[in-house]
Amino acid sequence: MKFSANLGFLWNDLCLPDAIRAAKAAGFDAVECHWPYDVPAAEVRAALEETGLPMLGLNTRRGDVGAGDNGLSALTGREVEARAAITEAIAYARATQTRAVHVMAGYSAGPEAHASFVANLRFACAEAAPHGITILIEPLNRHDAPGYFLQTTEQARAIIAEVDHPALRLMFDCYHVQIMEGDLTRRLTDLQPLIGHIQFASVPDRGAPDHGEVDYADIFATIAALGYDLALGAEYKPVGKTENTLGWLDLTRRSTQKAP
Ligand SMILES: O=C(O)C(=O)[C@@H](O)CO
Ligand SMILES: [Mg+2]
Repeated sequence: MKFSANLGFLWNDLCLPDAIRAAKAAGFDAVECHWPYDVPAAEVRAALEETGLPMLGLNTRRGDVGAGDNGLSALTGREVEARAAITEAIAYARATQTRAVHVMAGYSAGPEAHASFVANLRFACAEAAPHGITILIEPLNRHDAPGYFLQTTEQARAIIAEVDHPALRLMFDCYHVQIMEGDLTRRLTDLQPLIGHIQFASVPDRGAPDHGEVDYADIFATIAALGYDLALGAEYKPVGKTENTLGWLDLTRRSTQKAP
């Protein structure tokens, strides 16, 4: 199995280029981030080239976080800002050869919000596709993001069908899906054709995947059996130093090494 370090949470005490180097030293196969915009893209690209790690994803800006924004693309009336955030994210992704952009929906509900999200996703796909960049949408759970527009994989499935563009895929974050819908094994199997990226963390405390209500040894085996071979995103909140939370990585690597 291959793993991607989510540098929004792992090594987030380091600047992004140093976090990329730390992920390489710890044995990750890839990295991903949340909002890298304060760091010049050239510095990130240099660290990626130095380490040989690909950057798998980044998020669109959330808007005015101080005022409570958590994404803009399902906010009717904020289309200009939403599209500027999408254009900015795609430009940053191109400059760093990042493979996917997660378009954040924001706090909203109802048919107008749905229509705005679909229209903004069509815009995002049209902008991203010529550069080979995937657009991701991610359901978030109601405890961490109460009132977030996109809450379930079923809602995401319907939106992906409506947008009907090959660049649009599902970000299946096992942590959020377990909280909102459960049935992880069946959902991973059923949704696999739509999945562009998988993330994971323990439930309910969003820690390392070595405790909690989800048996990740089993989930990783299910994902491998499906033939899914892209790197899985470790998007958990380390308690203490990130290096001291990586026992799960060694264990997984040892248990999946082929016999000589
Ligand atoms: O919270 C998550 O899960 C994410 O993947 C973030 O990038 C979006 O809030
Ligand atoms: Mg996630």
